[in-house]
Amino acid sequence: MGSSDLNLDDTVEKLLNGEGVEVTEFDSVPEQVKPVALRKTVCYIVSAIIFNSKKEVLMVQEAKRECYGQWYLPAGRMEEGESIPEALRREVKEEAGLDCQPITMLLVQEQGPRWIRFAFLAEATGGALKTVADADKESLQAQWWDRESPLPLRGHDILPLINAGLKYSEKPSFPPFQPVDFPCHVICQRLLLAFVRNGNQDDGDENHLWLLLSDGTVGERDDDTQPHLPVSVSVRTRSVMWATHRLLRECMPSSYDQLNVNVAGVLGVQHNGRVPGKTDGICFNTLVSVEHTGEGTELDITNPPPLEDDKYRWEDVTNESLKEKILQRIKDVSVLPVQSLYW
Ligand SMILES: C[C@@](O)(CCOP(=O)(O)OP(=O)(O)O)CC(=O)O
Ligand SMILES: [Mg+2]
Repeated sequence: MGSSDLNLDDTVEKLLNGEGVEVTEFDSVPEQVKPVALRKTVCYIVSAIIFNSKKEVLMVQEAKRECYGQWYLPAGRMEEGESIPEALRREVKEEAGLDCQPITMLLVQEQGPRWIRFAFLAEATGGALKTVADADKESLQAQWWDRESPLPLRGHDILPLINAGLKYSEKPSFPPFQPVDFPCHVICQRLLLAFVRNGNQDDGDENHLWLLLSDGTVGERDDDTQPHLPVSVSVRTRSVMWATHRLLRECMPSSYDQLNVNVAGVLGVQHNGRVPGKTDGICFNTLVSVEHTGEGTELDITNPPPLEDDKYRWEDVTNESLKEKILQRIKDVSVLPVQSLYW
């Protein structure tokens, strides 16, 4: 991007650093989208992966009737008005008795429209491990688990979370980041969507990278609309990441079927939650790359696919430092993974 788009360079830098940028325009909005409402139309779960110095993991014994006596990670449903980190600290305190500090978001999982779960790697910072004498409706007790001794688990779905925490602790696969406090009324994706032409190193050709930009909002386009990274609104009957595919089908319908679309993962999560029913939404800043499959197309596969909506354009990234940072993130897939569990 040229110097005239300094604010775009700045936006991309912020997203690469896990920071947030206010969502002011939506580019792909399916009909009938209403603000999401926590515990009414969306359910957010937080779960904490906390290790002690012996790499034992913090577990809590459930007091709920349906899983009484079984063990699970400290986890629970977010409550109205909470930020995501506040919910994490509350659940760990209620269920395990410990104070904690999130180290980084580790994984986002969704189970259809039922829930979106934010798993955090966190560290204990104080408090006292809950004992059976402290048992209440939140949990019976908390213990450190060596991850090998037999333990009746509430669900084996936590084992991949524990493994993700161990792997990240040993070798971080993406820069640590926390959710950032920006209000949003829907669940959406802001797309850092790139097309890459790898230069022939032998010929000294440089790599080329284009980013998809939008110059206008849905409906009326007013003159002061700033070029921006496109934002696509998710619907809960589809996976969150489906919003990428819907926007691509809208802006390049003729090429879509001849593209490999790689939704790499999340660079940052924006959520506020302060005003129930109005700011319960989430913006997932998402890194996506597209390439031609090369099959059945007369398209020039060395250039970005043609756009069929003049609201969008491909912007050649000329800021070398920015280009290299984006290329490295795509190459290393150093992003927060998003998993859609069985639907
Ligand atoms: C998706 C889950 O991990 C939910 C964990 O949250 P809790 O059922 O423990 O909720 P609280 O009562 O608020 O603590 C397991 C599941 O429901 O499949
Ligand atoms: Mg719980």
